[in-house]
Amino acid sequence: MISFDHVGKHYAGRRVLDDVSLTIERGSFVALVGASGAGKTTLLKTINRLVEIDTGAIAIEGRDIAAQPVAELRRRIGYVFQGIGLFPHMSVAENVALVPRLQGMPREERAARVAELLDLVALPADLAARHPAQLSGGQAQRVGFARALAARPAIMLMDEPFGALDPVTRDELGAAYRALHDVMGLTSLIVTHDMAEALLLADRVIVIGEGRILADQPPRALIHGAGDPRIEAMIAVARRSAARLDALAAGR
Ligand SMILES: Nc1ncnc2c1ncn2[C@@H]1O[C@H](COP(=O)(O)OP(=O)(O)OP(=O)(O)O)[C@@H](O)[C@H]1O
Repeated sequence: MISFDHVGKHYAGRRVLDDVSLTIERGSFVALVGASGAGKTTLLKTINRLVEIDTGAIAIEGRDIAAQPVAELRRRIGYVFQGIGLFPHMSVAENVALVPRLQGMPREERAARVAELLDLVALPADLAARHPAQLSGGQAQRVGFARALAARPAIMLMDEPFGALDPVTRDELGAAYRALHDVMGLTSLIVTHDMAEALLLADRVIVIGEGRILADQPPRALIHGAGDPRIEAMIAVARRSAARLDALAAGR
């Protein structure tokens, strides 16, 4: 579905993506993890050309994205990020229906689509008339997902989409999105700082460090650390927390 061929990106002479090559199969759920500043967000944004690459090439379904009009490219790619950026002067329904409206979908069909999407992300229908300021963080993030899904994208790019949420909402929304991914046959990429979230949500975890791929494995393989002390350290933190909680529950 997506392929990176020797992709490089510099900012002011600093190499942020360094010769990245990878292939992402249709229907897969890929997590990008790594330390702050590793290049995760940059890598994600090269796919919808919010960041333009300096060297190499990226193709979607075999077509070089550099040769496609940006608007056409982005129509097939949903984008969700932390603090989603809903339009404050528009209602929830207007936010969700924005892309379908721009695409010329008739009013009644739009209303039905909004209802369907709110249902899909488990939001009550009466929320449709509210404005973003009248929503909780978790509700706003669900609206962000609904808006990104409105154009029926094939690919979803998500940058710390659950970052600002409380742990219970984060867990619920993560599981809800994973189910949507499976039902809708999406190809999903998520950037997260949280190794446990990556291991539990994704089919494949790519660890980025200094603009390079340090490891690229399914969770069951990566949990053993991939022979890299930096990755072992990230996984050890998640495992220690789980072990301490188990010990506490067992009264040890
Ligand atoms: N527009 C820009 N101009 C200059 N440097 C940039 C720009 N965007 C990102 N960078 C730099 O590129 C590097 C990678 O940034 P990026 O946001 O991709 O990292 P990240 O892994 O997503 O980090 P975080 O987890 O903190 O969000 C950082 O050193 C950052 O400062």
